[in-house]
Amino acid sequence: MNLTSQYADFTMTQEVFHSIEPLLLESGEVLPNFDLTYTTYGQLNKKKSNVIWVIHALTGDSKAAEWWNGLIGENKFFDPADHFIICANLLGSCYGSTNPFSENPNTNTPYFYDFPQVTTRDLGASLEKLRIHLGIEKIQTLIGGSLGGQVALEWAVTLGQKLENAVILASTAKTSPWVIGFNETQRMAIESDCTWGECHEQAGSKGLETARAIAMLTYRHPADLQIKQSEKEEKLDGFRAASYLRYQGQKLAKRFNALSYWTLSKAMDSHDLGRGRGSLVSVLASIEAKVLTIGVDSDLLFLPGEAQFISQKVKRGTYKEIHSTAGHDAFLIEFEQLTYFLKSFYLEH
Ligand SMILES: CC(=O)SCCNC(=O)CCNC(=O)[C@H](O)C(C)(C)COP(=O)(O)OP(=O)(O)OC[C@H]1O[C@@H](n2cnc3c(N)ncnc32)[C@H](O)[C@@H]1OP(=O)(O)O
Ligand SMILES: N[C@@H](CCO)C(=O)O
Repeated sequence: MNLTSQYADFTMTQEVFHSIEPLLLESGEVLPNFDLTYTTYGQLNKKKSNVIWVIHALTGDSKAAEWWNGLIGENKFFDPADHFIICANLLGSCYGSTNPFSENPNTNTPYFYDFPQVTTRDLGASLEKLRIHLGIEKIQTLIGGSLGGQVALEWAVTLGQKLENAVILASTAKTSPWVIGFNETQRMAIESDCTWGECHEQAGSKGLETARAIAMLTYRHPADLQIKQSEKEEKLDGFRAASYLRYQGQKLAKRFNALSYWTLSKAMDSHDLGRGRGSLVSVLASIEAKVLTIGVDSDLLFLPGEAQFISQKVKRGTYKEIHSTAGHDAFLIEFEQLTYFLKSFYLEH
């Protein structure tokens, strides 16, 4: 389907890839078939050498030129006039790809709570099937942040020489107990919603609001709230920080659901590039692509040292750091620094 982006003057397409081949998951379970909704911007050049593959974070969607509009678009670093940019909604997410509300072909009813556990490796494997379907032989750059960076790393391991450059932002090669702990508190909030366990899209919705409020505190830095949510007058109650977090919770619960959140947060927890492959260090060293990792100095969730570790252990790694008070989400916000890092990386290599 051809569409016109509401943000810029270039055409985009949105399609659904229906895989009729089963996907064997790391858990041993099988998805008999699956859909991935994907969006493309620009066109593949004659040499098929201009593919930029973007992977979204936890609650993102395939319309990368909207949520990353400072990096993708007309006259932006990744310009559809020069690049063929593709982003697929991750399996498990609720923006058009197979997820817990999709029909289970074995029962002809929605999966709901029986949706199988998916890992970042499984998510990479589903993207690989889409790559083959599209006949893309080489990816010039694979880029993703946070959960998207984890999936990109997994996929980079198996892509081998089909991948030239990987850009991994605010992410890690193995999820830390710290991140798993935060994710668990968010799932506990979902579980405490008395509608959790019911079979409809609003199930766990109030719990999801609390989960997002907790998560926001990990996506921001105290300095960010100090700047944006300080009180202008003395008061006893009704603080701006409180209404900000409640608002953010409600905003997410209106556009996402608790089952997809549960599924993808579990995928994040089990992320471990080294699992079953010897060691983390040896698997990082096996990545053929040039790797730019970008950390955020104020990231309290995925610590900058974790991104630095990746760049030190891959064969051809570069590390850059965003300076920001925004915290983890700086990778979705600090476009000027990101553009500068990307420009220098491609000039140097
Ligand atoms: C279909 C879809 O929409 S998919 C969307 C794709 N989304 C993604 O890919 C997820 C990635 N994006 C994000 O995580 C975020 O959008 C970010 C990090 C880029 C930016 O975060 P934001 O929430 O926009 O910024 P910030 O933390 O400053 O919050 C601003 C919002 O809080 C509101 N707000 C600020 N202070 C307060 C307060 N004290 N009380 C209540 N509300 C407040 C603002 O009015 C604003 O509301 P709006 O989003 O409705 O305009
Ligand atoms: N703010 C991001 C999660 C942090 O990586 C999202 O909502 O996708």
